[in-house]
Parts: sequence; C-alpha cells; structure tokens
Amino acid sequence: MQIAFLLTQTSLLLLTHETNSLQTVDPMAVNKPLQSALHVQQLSWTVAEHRILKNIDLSVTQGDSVAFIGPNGAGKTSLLKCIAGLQQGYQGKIFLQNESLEALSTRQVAQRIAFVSQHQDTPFDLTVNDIVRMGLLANKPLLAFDDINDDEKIADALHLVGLKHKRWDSFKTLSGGEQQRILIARSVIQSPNVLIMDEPTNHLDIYYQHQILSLAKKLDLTLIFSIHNLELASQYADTLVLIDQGQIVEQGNADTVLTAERLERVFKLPCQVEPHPTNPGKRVTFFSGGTGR
Ligand SMILES: Nc1ncnc2c1ncn2[C@@H]1O[C@H](COP(=O)(O)OP(=O)(O)OP(=O)(O)O)[C@@H](O)[C@H]1O
Repeated sequence: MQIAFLLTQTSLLLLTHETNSLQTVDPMAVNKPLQSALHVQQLSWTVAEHRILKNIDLSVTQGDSVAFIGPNGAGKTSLLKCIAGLQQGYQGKIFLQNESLEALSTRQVAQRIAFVSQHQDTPFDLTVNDIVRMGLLANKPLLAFDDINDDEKIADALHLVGLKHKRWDSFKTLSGGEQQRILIARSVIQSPNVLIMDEPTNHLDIYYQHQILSLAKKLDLTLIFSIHNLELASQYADTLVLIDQGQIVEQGNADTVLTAERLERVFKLPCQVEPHPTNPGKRVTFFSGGTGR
C-alpha cells in the first residue's frame, strides 16, 4: 500500500511501506490521463466486393504492447497495414496520437510508425548498413548527407540488436532471425512512437522468437504485432485482439480473451487453456478432431 504525502505544490513523496523507500514523484504525472497512441473507429475495408475488415473499433494506449491473433485470412495483416498507412481506400477513421492518419503526410506517418513486414526480400544487394540507414530518412531532408551522428546512430542500433559485427555484410546473406533484428534496428533509428510487426516470429526458431519479442518490448515503444503462437502472444502482449473473418471477436488481457470455449469456436478445434506453469501468460493446447472450417 502506498501513502502519498503532499510536501510542496510541485513535488510529492511516495512512501512505499514494503520497501520503506521514498521516491520523488512529479505531481503532474499523478492522475494524468493515459495518452492515446492509436484510435481506430469503425474501420472497414473492402476489396473486389469482399469485405475484409468490418467495423473495427480499437484503442491503444501509449506504451502498451498489443497482439493481433486469429486464424489465417482473419484480416490481421490488412488491419496492420491500414494502421501503418499502407492501405488506402478504407472507411472509418484512424487516429495516431489523436491526429487523423489521413491528415498526415507519408513522412509524418513514418516519423510516428515503423513497420516490419513479414516479407523482407530486397531486390538489390544491399548491406546491413544500407538497410538500417533507411530508418534515418523519416527524419532527414531527402537529399541531406550523412553526418557523424548518423554513423553513430546506425552503430548504436546495430549494437542494440547484437549485430554490430554484421554491419558491412550483405543483408541477403543473413539468417531470417538476423534479418528480423536488422529490421528492428532500422525501426529504432526511425525513432517512431509505434512499432508494428507483422508476424515477426515467422520462420524463426523458438530461441529467436523469444529474442525478437523481448527485444521489441524492451524498446519501450507502443508495440503492435500479429502472431499465431497464442502462448507467446499472452506472454509478451498486454492486450490481445482476437480477429476472425474481419471482425474483432474479443479484446483485453489474456484472461479475458483466451478462453477455451472462444478459441474452440474461432479455430474450430477442441482446446484447453491453463496458466503457463513457468512463463507469464497462458498455456494453450489444441486437440485434433475439430468440426472443420
Ligand atoms: N490486396 C488484396 N486483394 C484481395 N484480397 C486481399 C488483399 N489483401 C488481403 N486480401 C484478403 O483478405 C483476407 C485477409 O487477409 P490478411 O492477410 O489480412 O489475413 P491474416 O489474418 O493476416 O492472415 P494470415 O494469418 O494467413 O497471414 C484474405 O482472405 C486475403 O486473401
């Protein structure tokens, strides 16, 4: 239990009983409304008369990590692309930090959002340095030269993802896990508010799946990612958004969203959900013998 003492008009001290420690707290931070990173209002997207996304409502608070889960073809990538400004022609509204996405230029969107896609093929034989350097473009005039700070930023970002030694290697020669980490390094120097990753754990072994997600979480950004592994989703995301047939079926924490009955209905397989014995989050087991899709 914490007891707050008002000491001056500009500072508060919090006495924490358990630790007996005193911490100075900015009074402006007390009762401060949570900042909105993203707000999606009645979003629908139709292509060739097929309604891919239907009336999506979603709010993401600054600093939250959110996982989109759901079966193949549910609409997870489509929704991520709309949010990242990569998909035009939708109905409804998307707000980034309370500003309408439609009112922002491509550069302004790039200053707010970094997108790491599932597919990372490059048509050219670029070095790791070239790929990471692209992250600088969001915050530089188009024809500006690199300066010494840019060089350091690239080195620091590569250090963060543990791949400084690969700086001059060809991007194409890296493993899938290394490529994902390089793309995260590129996102880091883009210094966005929101990091969006579309199935970042695809093709990665379990070690790199954990590494990528814990790295992304450590960046302290608002993180939105799609993922098929429900246990990883429950371990790394504060909020899960279950999507099926273009609609949000449920959103909330793992306890709310991951119920056996709901997962069975959506994935069409018998299912058991229990607290994970060792990790935070849930253990989800599907059994054969579903009703068919
Ligand atoms: N540009 C497009 N033109 C036509 N159909 C599209 C287009 N983009 C997506 N779709 C369709 O929209 C549906 C949702 O696709 P989306 O990639 O968003 O699903 P997903 O949930 O990410 O699936 P997965 O888990 O398989 O990656 C699919 O039926 C897909 O074929």
